[in-house]
Amino acid sequence: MEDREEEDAGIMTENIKEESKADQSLQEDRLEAHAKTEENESKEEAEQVEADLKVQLCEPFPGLQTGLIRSADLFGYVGIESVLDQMRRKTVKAGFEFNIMVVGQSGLGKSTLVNTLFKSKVSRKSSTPNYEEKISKTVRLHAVSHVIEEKGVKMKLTVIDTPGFGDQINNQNCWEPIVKYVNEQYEKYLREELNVNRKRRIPDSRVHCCIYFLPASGHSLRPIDVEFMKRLGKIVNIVPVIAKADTLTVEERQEFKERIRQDLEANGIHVYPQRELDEDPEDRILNDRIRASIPFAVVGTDKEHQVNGHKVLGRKTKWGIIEVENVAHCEFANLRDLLIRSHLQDLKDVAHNVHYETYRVRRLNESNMNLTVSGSIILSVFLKV
Ligand SMILES: Nc1nc2c(ncn2[C@@H]2O[C@H](COP(=O)(O)OP(=O)(O)OP(=O)(O)O)[C@@H](O)[C@H]2O)c(=O)[nH]1
Repeated sequence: MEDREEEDAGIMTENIKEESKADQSLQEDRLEAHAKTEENESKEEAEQVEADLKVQLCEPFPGLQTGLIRSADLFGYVGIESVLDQMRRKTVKAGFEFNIMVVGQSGLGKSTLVNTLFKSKVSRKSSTPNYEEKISKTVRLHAVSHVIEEKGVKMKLTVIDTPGFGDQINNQNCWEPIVKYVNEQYEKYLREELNVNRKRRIPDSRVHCCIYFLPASGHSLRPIDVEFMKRLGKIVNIVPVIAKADTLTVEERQEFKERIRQDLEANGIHVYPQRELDEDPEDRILNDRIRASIPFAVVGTDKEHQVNGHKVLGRKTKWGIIEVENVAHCEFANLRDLLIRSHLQDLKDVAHNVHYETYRVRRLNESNMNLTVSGSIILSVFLKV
């Protein structure tokens, strides 16, 4: 009996051993399968990342999503990057145009600021013209061009002044001549583009940027500011600035800026750089920083003073010298960096690819419609005959 029990127990242990062996091999199979799946998944992931990268890198060439050959894969130096030198040489030879419009009430320091920006007398100095001119009843626009050269690079700068804007008791529709001017420049460009014998280089008088001067009132946006920027923001790049910021304390300035940003948001006003036009995350980070400090609180001057043995552009007050280019004193340098050093080409690109393009599409649609209408009139006359 005992022998029988021992025998049974032996069989059971063998069975258990067999079972656990089977379990173990099943487990091993499972682990192997799992490892294979993971390997496949990470391979797929890596392939996906590679593909994404290729798409990103090929983005300037829409439709081309594969076939990226990196310089490390080339058999030797080809010289593709020298195209940058070629572009540079061409730009230097041809020069470029930049058209800037200044809008704001009389005496806000528009001419002084533009002269400070380009370190030369590019905008007319208000020299208290004759009485008639000073109290002009309408907004009259006039453009003055200069060629500025720096290190061999020539820029044809046109400053468009808008005397009379906001100077009347009744400022109703005072933005209309400005809207008309902006559209006229688009129309001129469009006509040149549509010419059969068009010029090799179409003269560009389109407004690339409009600096809008807000008086340093310390309150919030006035109805005229809202109405102007709402309308113009749709057809041109607007950069608002707080004029004569030296007349505000640091706290007043900060609060005023904050209130203006809220007003811009509340009224759906799109100023430059427009959030919806950021091209990539890097662009977004840079532009977010700019948007967070808009409108720039600026100070302009045409005078130089000695500070610690150095000549600096500044405004002398009873309490000391306000250094225009010192970021601790005002945001003139931020404005200059945006307009000239970091975003000049982008301002031109947005003016061309977004604002002018919108105008062009609208005008071509209108003329297509007119053609269809006149075509159907001619056809109906023809059919009657
Ligand atoms: N406190 C202060 N005064 C300034 C500033 N910028 C210019 N001014 C002075 O303000 C006055 C008017 O400056 P302008 O540059 O002629 O102003 P504007 O807006 O072009 O004026 P209009 O030609 O009448 O349209 C001048 O006496 C300048 O010296 C500034 O940032 N702060």
